[in-house]
Amino acid sequence: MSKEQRVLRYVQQNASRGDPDSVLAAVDKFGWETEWAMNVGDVKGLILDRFVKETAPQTMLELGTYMGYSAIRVVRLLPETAKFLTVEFNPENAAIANEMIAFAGLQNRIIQITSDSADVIPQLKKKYDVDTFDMVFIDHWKDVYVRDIKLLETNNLLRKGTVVVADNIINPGAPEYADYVRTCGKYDSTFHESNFEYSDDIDGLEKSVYRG
Ligand SMILES: Nc1ncnc2c1ncn2CCCCCNC(=O)c1cc(-c2ccc(F)cc2)cc(O)c1O
Ligand SMILES: [Mg+2]
Repeated sequence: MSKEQRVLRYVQQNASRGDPDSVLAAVDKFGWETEWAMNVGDVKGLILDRFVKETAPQTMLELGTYMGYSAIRVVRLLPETAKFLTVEFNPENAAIANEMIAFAGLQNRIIQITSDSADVIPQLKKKYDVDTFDMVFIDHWKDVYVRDIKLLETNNLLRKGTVVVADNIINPGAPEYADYVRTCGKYDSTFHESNFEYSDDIDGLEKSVYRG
């Protein structure tokens, strides 16, 4: 059984079906007490919650679903009318996420796409009926963050005020991305220091507002 399957089983045995907060609490408890996993987690998650509440996005994209933890974390704060798309490359993890999201009762609120983000981003307008995104959360392979934010720009998926949040700026690090958003002149970018998931190590989120 994979680590991700063990986390899903723990959630199914310890959380309440249809209760997103209990699912998040179970994943976090497992992450702190049993096995570390690369969810954004409860500490950085509180900062992400604040950004979501401040932005109140009607359309949002996530790159890197993993087990669905951040998708559940975000969508639990959004109205029923909001549109949330999440892209995962790894089919095994996408399947775990599908079950985790269903257990949380949010399967009708989250559109899961299993694909390489580079293939999906150019299709979002036509195939997924997207105009522009109000918010984006980037949490997939750290060395493709820059490629993908540039793809979002060139595919006209960002608008003046779009809030782009990126995980793991310190650990494992996304230095090329941080440099790009801070110096290219297209974003008002701020770094929010925090802790690495289920750890006392340092990490942080970058919040970059597109100038349009
Ligand atoms: N082109 C694409 N499109 C969509 N998904 C795609 C993709 N390409 C890949 N994926 C699927 C995501 C792969 C996982 C991404 N996340 C990470 O790699 C990640 C790693 C750590 C970590 C840090 C220190 C360590 F010692 C060990 C691990 C922490 C985190 O918070 C993380 O988010
Ligand atoms: Mg991450």
